Amino acid sequence: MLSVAGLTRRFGDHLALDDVSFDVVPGRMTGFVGANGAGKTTTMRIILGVLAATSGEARWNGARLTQELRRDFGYMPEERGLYPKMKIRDQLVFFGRLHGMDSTRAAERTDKILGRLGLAERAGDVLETLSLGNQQRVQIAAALVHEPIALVLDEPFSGLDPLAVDAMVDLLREEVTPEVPVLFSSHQLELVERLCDDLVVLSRGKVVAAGSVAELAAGPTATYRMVVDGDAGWLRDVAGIKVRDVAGATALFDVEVAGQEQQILQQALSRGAVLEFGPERVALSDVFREATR
Ligand SMILES: Nc1ncnc2c1ncn2[C@@H]1O[C@H](COP(=O)(O)OP(=O)(O)OP(=O)(O)O)[C@@H](O)[C@H]1O
Repeated sequence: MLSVAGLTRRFGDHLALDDVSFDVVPGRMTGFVGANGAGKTTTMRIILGVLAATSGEARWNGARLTQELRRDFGYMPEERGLYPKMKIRDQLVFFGRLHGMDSTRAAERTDKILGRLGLAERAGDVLETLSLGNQQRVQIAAALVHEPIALVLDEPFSGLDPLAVDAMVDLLREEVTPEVPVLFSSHQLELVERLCDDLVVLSRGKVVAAGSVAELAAGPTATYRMVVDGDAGWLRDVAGIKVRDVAGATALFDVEVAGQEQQILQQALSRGAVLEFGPERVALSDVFREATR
């Protein structure tokens, strides 16, 4: 497992990271979100060892992460680091070799990944002749070519059209075996909600929410939403619940005692058809807004 423990980083007087700790569980995709300047890139750079922490450390299975282990990580930095004048296939094979692969294996992996990303026909082209979206695909290929033990991706999907995002996500899912932890930062919350298993929300250098997306999006389970075939106004007269809103057939209410919602459901059924009934889900954008306020 990849984790960061008590990471703090100062830039002069500015405290960019303040005691940041979280885990990135293997086989799960962890989304890393936060407003501009929250400290995501700084955290990722420290994980990759290209920036030193003021205190705290990145860990691999509980022990301090070594440079040797980092060599086996796949990293997509914010400042994309490819060679504009080099042919893309040569470039990817080169990256594979840099990470210790023999040339045959590096070439096999390169061809497989380029094929999966729909770039096989461009393999002999110089990087800078590709569209920005395609250059981005090559960038992710560079992070994957050496069969990394962990992936740290800084905004891997920014600037990609939905089809390219889907192709990249499919590739990631295929490549990410149950042993590989994946951390990726993104501003696109709807994408994060769709792709991630876990989420870490950073605000002004602090972790303000962390957990599985399912947990975070489940919201307060005491809030229920009901849609009946008729008028739901009768709910206002029920004792012991707090009605948040009733609009015609739709009602939102909080129960104070677990199980009370079942009584409400019974009452609703005795009055007619119930079209919807269940705990209210919260949009991830609301979780994010609430956490970073
Ligand atoms: N080399 C540096 N020198 C001084 N300040 C820095 C440096 N790198 C980052 N910072 C500051 O640290 C804070 C965190 O920046 P960071 O780039 O990690 O945020 P981020 O969450 O990745 O933001 P974005 O989403 O805009 O990329 C910001 O206030 C930034 O200005």
